[in-house]
Amino acid sequence: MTTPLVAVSLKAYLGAAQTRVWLGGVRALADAGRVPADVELAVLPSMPLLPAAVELLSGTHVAWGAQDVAPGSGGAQTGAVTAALLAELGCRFAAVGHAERRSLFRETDADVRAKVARLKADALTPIVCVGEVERIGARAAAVAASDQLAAALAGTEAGEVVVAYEPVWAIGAPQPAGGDHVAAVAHAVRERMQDLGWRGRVLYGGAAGPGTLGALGASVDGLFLGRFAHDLGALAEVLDEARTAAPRAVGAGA
Ligand SMILES: O=C[C@H](O)COP(=O)(O)O
Repeated sequence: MTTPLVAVSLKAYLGAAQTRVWLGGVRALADAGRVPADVELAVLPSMPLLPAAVELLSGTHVAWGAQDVAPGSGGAQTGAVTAALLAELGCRFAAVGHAERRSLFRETDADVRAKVARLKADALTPIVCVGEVERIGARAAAVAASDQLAAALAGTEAGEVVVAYEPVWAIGAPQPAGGDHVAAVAHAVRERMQDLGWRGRVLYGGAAGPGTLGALGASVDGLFLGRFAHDLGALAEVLDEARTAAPRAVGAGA
């Protein structure tokens, strides 16, 4: 049985003090038993707040990770944060290829591929973000997302990966993509992942929140949350839903 995964990226929404308050709230949820043992929660704060995650979440079963990683192994790369450093800080995950990195920072498939390789070399699990930019039909979206995934995984020995299917048009939108659309694309992405010899979970992201997993059912293994996880009550609701909505009997997850 695959363990559902709920990942949260704080992007650049919260300042340092706000992030500490939010992480403290996540700690309180964990201490109160509101992070179910059979659901994995991973939080991705801004890089400078990773030590706060170490401080506030150690001893819980909440994982933490980064929103990005350097494509190189270190040395003369001003401003870069390496996978090795993330590993030292206890990160289990790092997102790569997020739509905002691809559009705002001109990140290419080659960059994403290099980052996946670095993460695997340092035993972190990449959360590879894929998704079509414009509203198109499910068949075309499935091809676009699967091809992005194949480009990201090429050249790295197969292992565990998390694929976050995020239609770019749904990120920051009021509502998530429709269930049939997500199910079709998630199915295609999962097939491509498995065809390439990788194992892992497929998440949906893009205006996801309470109720989204109920609408998506078993087509995904969890959610990649943004804005709607700032409200810790909403996050707790999603975690509750993940216990019943997402587990799949097949598909090699964690
Ligand atoms: O990383 C998370 C996604 O981009 C979703 O963001 P959002 O839920 O704020 O639309």
